[in-house]
Amino acid sequence: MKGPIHIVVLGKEGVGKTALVVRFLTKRYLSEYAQTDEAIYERNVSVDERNTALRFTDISGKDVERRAANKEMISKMDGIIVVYSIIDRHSFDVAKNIISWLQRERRPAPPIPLLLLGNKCDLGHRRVVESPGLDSPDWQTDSDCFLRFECSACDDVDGVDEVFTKFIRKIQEKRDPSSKPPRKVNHHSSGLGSPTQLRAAIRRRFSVFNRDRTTF
Ligand SMILES: Nc1nc2c(ncn2[C@@H]2O[C@H](COP(=O)(O)OP(=O)(O)OP(=O)(O)O)[C@@H](O)[C@H]2O)c(=O)[nH]1
Repeated sequence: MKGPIHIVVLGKEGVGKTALVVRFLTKRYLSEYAQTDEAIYERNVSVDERNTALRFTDISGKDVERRAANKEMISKMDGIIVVYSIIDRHSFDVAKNIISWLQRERRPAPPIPLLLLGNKCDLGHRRVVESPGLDSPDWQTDSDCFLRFECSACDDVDGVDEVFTKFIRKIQEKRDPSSKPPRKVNHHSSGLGSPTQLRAAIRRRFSVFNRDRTTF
């Protein structure tokens, strides 16, 4: 039996990486998190009635390009989520740099599923990064392993769930090509990453006192 699905979440500081992971795992949105270099969240979810253990490594956006270039860490992952904010052009450039580095460094290893995720769609009136679908040819990625979506951790619980679900399906397909097309993801508690452990991990990060952050 294969171990948990390992997913790393990368992206510039403040784009909403933690908010997205917490939203997916708990359905909740917390507006401020204590900043840590790295946080790990584990939980079992049911994907098409199959129990699936997930492990998210949430890397701080501080100095993210250097951290993302950690070959050893990246090589252990089953999937990579690169987040940017649709209202922060520089965060999109950082995301592109990370993806270029991944493509360069992983060759000739087989590609692993990669999700480019634009966050903060609730702030559409301040959008500076175009929507997916207007992709430029610089996305020379393995299209079978590459997904690109937008969502809002803040006000779109279903959208976040749908995007993460699609990505988990893609990873499952790659890990087990014979797996049937999944239909849904339901959260439930048990084993790895019980709700208590998860709550403790989130509580450690949930702090309005540890930093003063404004929304980009
Ligand atoms: N408007 C809006 N704000 C968001 C959204 N997601 C996150 N935020 C806000 O953006 C700020 C940063 O969110 P985090 O989840 O801490 O961002 P991060 O990418 O994990 O940041 P680092 O850990 O510093 O790299 C917080 O103030 C969040 O409330 C969103 O979808 N919409």
